Amino acid sequence: MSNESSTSKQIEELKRVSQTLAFNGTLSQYSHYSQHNNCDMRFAIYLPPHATGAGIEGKLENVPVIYWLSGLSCTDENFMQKAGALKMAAQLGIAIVAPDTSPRGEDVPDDPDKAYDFGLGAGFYLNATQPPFDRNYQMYDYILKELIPAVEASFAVSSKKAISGHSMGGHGALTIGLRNPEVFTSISAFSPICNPVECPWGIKAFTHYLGDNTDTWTMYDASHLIKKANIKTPILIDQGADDSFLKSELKPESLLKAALINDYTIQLNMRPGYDHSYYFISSFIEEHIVFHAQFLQAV
Ligand SMILES: N[C@@H](CCC(=O)N[C@@H](CS)C(=O)NCC(=O)O)C(=O)O
Repeated sequence: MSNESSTSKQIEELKRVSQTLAFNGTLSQYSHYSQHNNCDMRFAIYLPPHATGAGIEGKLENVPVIYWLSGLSCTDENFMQKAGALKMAAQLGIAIVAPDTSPRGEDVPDDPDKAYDFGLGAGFYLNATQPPFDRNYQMYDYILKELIPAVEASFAVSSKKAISGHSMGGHGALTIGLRNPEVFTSISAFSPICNPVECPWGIKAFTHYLGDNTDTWTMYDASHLIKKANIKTPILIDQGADDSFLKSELKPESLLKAALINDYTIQLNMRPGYDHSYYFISSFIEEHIVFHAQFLQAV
């Protein structure tokens, strides 16, 4: 599989929207014009002390990055505010970048009923092919060809990176990670949508973004991609056993079954009593950061 992260379009200027100190590192929001999504996009970035000049001998140092993809109805803010990830990121010297979950703006088409599971806040990390969504909903290319190059060109971070996410963002992390094994050292997810071509959220989104030809859907379905993966990037998944979306939407058993066919070992932790919320994510996020650190910091 090819490295799809090369950028073909110019990196637009980043404008800082906010900045605050957390655990001696900086949490900031930036906006920039996205040529792929044809609108302004916002992302959040946490730079640990090592990357902000307070590190060893006060020098700027390159630090690896975890890209976090959020779920339905989220923005760039939910993860940074609720996951409790920043302390461990500061300790281990890892940056975290959280993009928005869709294009935004008055001209960006939305779900006609403004439902939370499609349109604004629900970009599904794919490249839409169907009008009117194809003009703006190019989240797959946005992440790989615009966000990552912009981050690497603008901040004191290294090119080592991992990808993680929640629910729709777990689907994004798995599909982008599996399709780009040369780009990401490791993949992790909380409560991911594992087989979107077989669940109501995925069928609704893929029909409108990708059209009726379901053959085109499988390149955005982790349970299909994992069967064909030649390089077996390490994968960690946490799933709440009391998650109300587990049976109808998430289907981790489909991913496990498909992985088995390809001899691909993934670590799936079923967590009794936990639901779909950020309380669940915050209970285990440090384990995910430590998991990624072992690959990001390997020499
Ligand atoms: N109850 C949610 C359903 C969507 C949902 O559960 N979203 C998850 C991701 S799939 C989330 O992270 N919501 C934002 C939050 O909890 O901060 C809503 O109607 O907005």
